[in-house]
Amino acid sequence: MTRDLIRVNGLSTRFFTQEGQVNAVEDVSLTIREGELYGIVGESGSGKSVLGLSIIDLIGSPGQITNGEIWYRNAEIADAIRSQRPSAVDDDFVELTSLSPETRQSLRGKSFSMIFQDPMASMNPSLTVGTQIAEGVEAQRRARANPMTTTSKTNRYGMKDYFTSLFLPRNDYIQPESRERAVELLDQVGIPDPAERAQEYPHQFSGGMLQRAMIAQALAGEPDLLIADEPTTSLDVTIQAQIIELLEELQRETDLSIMMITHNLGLIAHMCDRLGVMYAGEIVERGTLPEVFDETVHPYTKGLLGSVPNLDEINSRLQPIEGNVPSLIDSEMGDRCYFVDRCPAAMDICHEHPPEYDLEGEHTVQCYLANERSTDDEKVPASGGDVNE
Ligand SMILES: Nc1ncnc2c1ncn2[C@@H]1O[C@H](COP(=O)(O)OP(=O)(O)OP(=O)(O)O)[C@@H](O)[C@H]1O
Ligand code: NI
Repeated sequence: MTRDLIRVNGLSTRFFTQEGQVNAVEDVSLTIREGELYGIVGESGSGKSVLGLSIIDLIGSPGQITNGEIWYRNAEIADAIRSQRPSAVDDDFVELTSLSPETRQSLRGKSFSMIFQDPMASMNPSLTVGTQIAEGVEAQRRARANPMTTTSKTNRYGMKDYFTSLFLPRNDYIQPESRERAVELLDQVGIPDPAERAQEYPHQFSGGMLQRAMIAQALAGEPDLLIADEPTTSLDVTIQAQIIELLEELQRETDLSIMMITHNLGLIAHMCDRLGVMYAGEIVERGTLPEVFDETVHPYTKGLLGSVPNLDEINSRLQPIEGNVPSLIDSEMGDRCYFVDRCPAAMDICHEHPPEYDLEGEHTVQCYLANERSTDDEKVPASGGDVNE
């Protein structure tokens, strides 16, 4: 039985802007298991990236996590803080939002890392690819060798190296072992002639190769969770398929969990175990792939599925559903189902905000149709037509 790695409970992230408070992520709950590929799908502006950034603690001003908990399984940290902060520990889990900013930051790269659509943006153009990856390796090995922590795992990283590194700027001190590891990582992500390519600069790489290098960089700290935010959108179809294959391979061969953020339902169908559908900052439907795709309840999910011509095509993109994504500005949102204006099955009650209903298995949905379904066990109202047909 696979265990939970991440448990998000009632998470809200807001941006406090001149136009008002933007509810980018609203009361979101989900779990990601060890070694799982979890999909997050939804239209543009639904809060997918903000959810990922909240987990990895990259929300900057004017944004803030305002509510909720993010529990992360890490026995080592749990043991280290159990006595000082008992409320932030539950068994092997620690609650991330109540950790100090320093501790939170130290988990980036080591516990969680994130890859983005544009690999160029996350690479430094003036350093060789090998050096950048080696820096990540070095930083993690050094952190683990820190004599102030009890978690010294790396015996190859000696105390002399550790103290030397403290007095030198980081680029000046990269152990040869860290450079070797960088080459291994480049090899692992399928870059030919990795030792030579390590000496090259990012602009010497093609888009697909740079995406691979970015994945190698994300893996440098041996994270538990990789958040992949539209990682293939900027690549052409063949290269996309190769990158997806690489991510699947990494997930199979290591116990890495991957949270895959995408517009692409074909990709979700192809690779994910479970998924959450986001709309206007909320997860409106989630569950296993068959639950969400075959037993769909939410008209928004149906709309998304209906908008994809061919789910077998990895490259099939969402066609727009009629109508617009609502404003996420708090004062304009009101207390209703946010999909009501676009919903072909809208009922009077939908002018009140629906609760989350638990259906069979792991399936949950935020829509009154779920209630309908469970009480009279009949089909959903046919009026207004099913967007899926
Ligand atoms: N720094 C910021 N300041 C203010 N609002 C922000 C900021 N970052 C994101 N938002 C808002 O949060 C909401 C969710 O944005 P997010 O980027 O998470 O959407 P998304 O689902 O990832 O969309 P896309 O598919 O286009 O990447 C949007 O309304 C966006 O305008
Ligand atoms: Ni995004």
